[in-house]
Amino acid sequence: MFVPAIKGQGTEEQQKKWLPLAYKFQIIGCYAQTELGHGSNVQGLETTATFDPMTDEFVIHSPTLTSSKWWPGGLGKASTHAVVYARLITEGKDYGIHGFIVQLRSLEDHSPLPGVTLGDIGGKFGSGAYNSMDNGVLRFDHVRIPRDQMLMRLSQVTREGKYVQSDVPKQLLYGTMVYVRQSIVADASKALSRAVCIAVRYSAIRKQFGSQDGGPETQVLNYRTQQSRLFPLLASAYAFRFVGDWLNWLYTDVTQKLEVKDYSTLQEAHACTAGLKAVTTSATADAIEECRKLCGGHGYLNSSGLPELFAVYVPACTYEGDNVVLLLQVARILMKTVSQLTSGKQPVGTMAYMGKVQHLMQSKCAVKTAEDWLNPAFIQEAFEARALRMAVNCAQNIGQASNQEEGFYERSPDLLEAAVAHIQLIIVTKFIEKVHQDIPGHGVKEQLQNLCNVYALYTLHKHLGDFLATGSLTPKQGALANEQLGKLYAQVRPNAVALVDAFNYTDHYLGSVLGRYDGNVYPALYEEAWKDPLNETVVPEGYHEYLRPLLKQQLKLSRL
Ligand SMILES: CCCCC/C=C\C/C=C\C/C=C\C/C=C\C/C=C/C(=O)SCCNC(=O)CCNC(=O)[C@H](O)C(C)(C)COP(=O)(O)OP(=O)(O)OC[C@H]1O[C@@H](n2cnc3c(N)ncnc32)[C@H](O)[C@@H]1OP(=O)(O)O
Ligand SMILES: Cc1cc2nc3c(=O)[nH]c(=O)nc-3n(C[C@H](O)[C@H](O)[C@H](O)COP(=O)(O)OP(=O)(O)OC[C@H]3O[C@@H](n4cnc5c(N)ncnc54)[C@H](O)[C@@H]3O)c2cc1C
Repeated sequence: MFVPAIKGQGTEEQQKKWLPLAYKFQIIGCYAQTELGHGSNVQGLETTATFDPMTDEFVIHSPTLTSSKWWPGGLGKASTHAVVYARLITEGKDYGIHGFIVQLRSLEDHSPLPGVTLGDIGGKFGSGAYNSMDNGVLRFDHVRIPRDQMLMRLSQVTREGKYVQSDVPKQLLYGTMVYVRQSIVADASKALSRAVCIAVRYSAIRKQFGSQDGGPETQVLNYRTQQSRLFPLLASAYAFRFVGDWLNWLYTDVTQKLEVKDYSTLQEAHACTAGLKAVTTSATADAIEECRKLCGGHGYLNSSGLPELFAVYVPACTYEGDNVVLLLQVARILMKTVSQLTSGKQPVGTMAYMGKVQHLMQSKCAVKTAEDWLNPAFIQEAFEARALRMAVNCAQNIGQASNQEEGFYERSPDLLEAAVAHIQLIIVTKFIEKVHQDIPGHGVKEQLQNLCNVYALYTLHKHLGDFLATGSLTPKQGALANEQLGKLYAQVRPNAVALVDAFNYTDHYLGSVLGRYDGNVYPALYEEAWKDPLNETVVPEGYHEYLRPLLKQQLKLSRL
């Protein structure tokens, strides 16, 4: 994030100076924004950067305990520099949060520079690999940096100390977070596909119950409950891959537009990156845990690869923006869009469907049979009607409050659900668009169409309350969707293993004895057990000190 921050907020001159050093690892940088007292609320950060015109320097200072930088990855032990976000103060006025390049450690002996206090914030959730990341704590005691280490693409401070705001939206200060959020969506797909690959392969070799006349027991992958839990996750892995590809296109397109000072799609980029990051990471975190459960007891072994994958993945729901905070950003933009509908301003991009408000507010879903749910037009319209009606309902309820902000606060739980509905519509839409493309490979398109329908109908089934409450569907149509879902599971079943093999993960990358490509799980589990350090001795440490006296004492007592 150190590099994207300098690229996005540094002048050409600053990029020329600092980026080559970073690329060549002559310096190691981190992104020091979050503090002990503030993470979500960026405008609430307390670290100060006060301009001293006498020396043409900024004085970086941590005025309170809560202003200590806290969490930045790489900060505790590795980084020599940081992009530090601090309140810019010049001529006695606070101009809010800006980015500054600050050296933290000596390039000679890596010791912290004068006025800099540095450390690691300690162990984190589980024994996961995230403990290899030195998330750090950083405090400044009046550390001086040259004025030209303020990132000055978006705003400047002159030699005399005058603050100058460039003619660019101040939100570009948040650009690094937008960049990482869009990459996190693709990352969600990777993490989810790893968990699903393990669970599908294991479910194919695991047999429990169902033996007829001494014949083989039943593969658990054949149980309808296993399929109804697992196949939506398989479909989600593909869904998030495709929406992540599209989001990367959107991000690239917005970045190119920014180069020519076209800010027309900045809001769309913010809403989509924030919303898709929130929805895909929440779903993926829950799905990895579900995959653990789908593997029964062996899923709880570290050798299954699932506990570590879960421990390392779940902070994705928090870093780069707490998912609720990000969804409320989406909700704000939805409310703004709804309020503009009456002005005749046509919504664009992923909000364009809201322009069909007259139709969607009264449309009746035309589904009459389970097969009708295989028609993408019916799926698309049902998801559009649900999302729009939820947003309009929220807007109407907010409108009844004494003031907009109070109304927004009161209705924030409903707004959260409306934001999720809007984002799920985007995911379904992009999946439908993907399977409409020419897709090479015999039978591949049909399989992806099945998965697209599984993702859409499973999501509809899971959120059926929204569809019924908004009148977007009737209970009968909801039941038909569930009926079709069952038929789809039967179609996915024969190809389930092929669909996870298609992720093309090596056994090494997967890191799971349950997910081995050859399915030879039991010998591998048994062999792995003996690697446990506990098995280095047959009689366990502590026997003589603790177990033996206990056993002997009890034996004596039993003979009295
Ligand atoms: C580096 C890796 C690159 C490659 C990665 C490869 C693979 C990825 C794999 C894994 C992930 C990689 C790394 C992850 C691991 C750890 C890194 C973690 C890093 C961090 O966590 S960094 C810190 C993250 N912190 C946050 O996200 C803070 C969240 N809070 C905010 O963003 C803001 O405080 C807020 C919630 C948006 C509020 O903003 P604020 O200005 O106070 O008020 P508002 O009124 O709500 O907004 C004003 C206005 O601005 C618009 N807006 C807000 N944000 C943006 C934005 N980002 N872009 C554009 N516009 C924005 C908002 O809509 C309002 O507009 P109006 O028109 O209504 O005025
Ligand atoms: C593994 C990891 C790596 C990280 N790496 C970095 C890094 O490299 N650089 C960096 O700067 N930061 C980093 N962070 C910090 C991270 O960005 C913040 O933790 C994150 O933005 C959440 O902010 P917070 O901790 O203040 O949560 P809070 O906002 O305090 O969240 C607490 C609760 O309050 C709720 N809440 C907060 N505001 C509102 C609101 N307005 N309305 C409704 N509910 C609200 C949230 O939904 C949540 O339930 C990292 C964090 C983790 C866990």
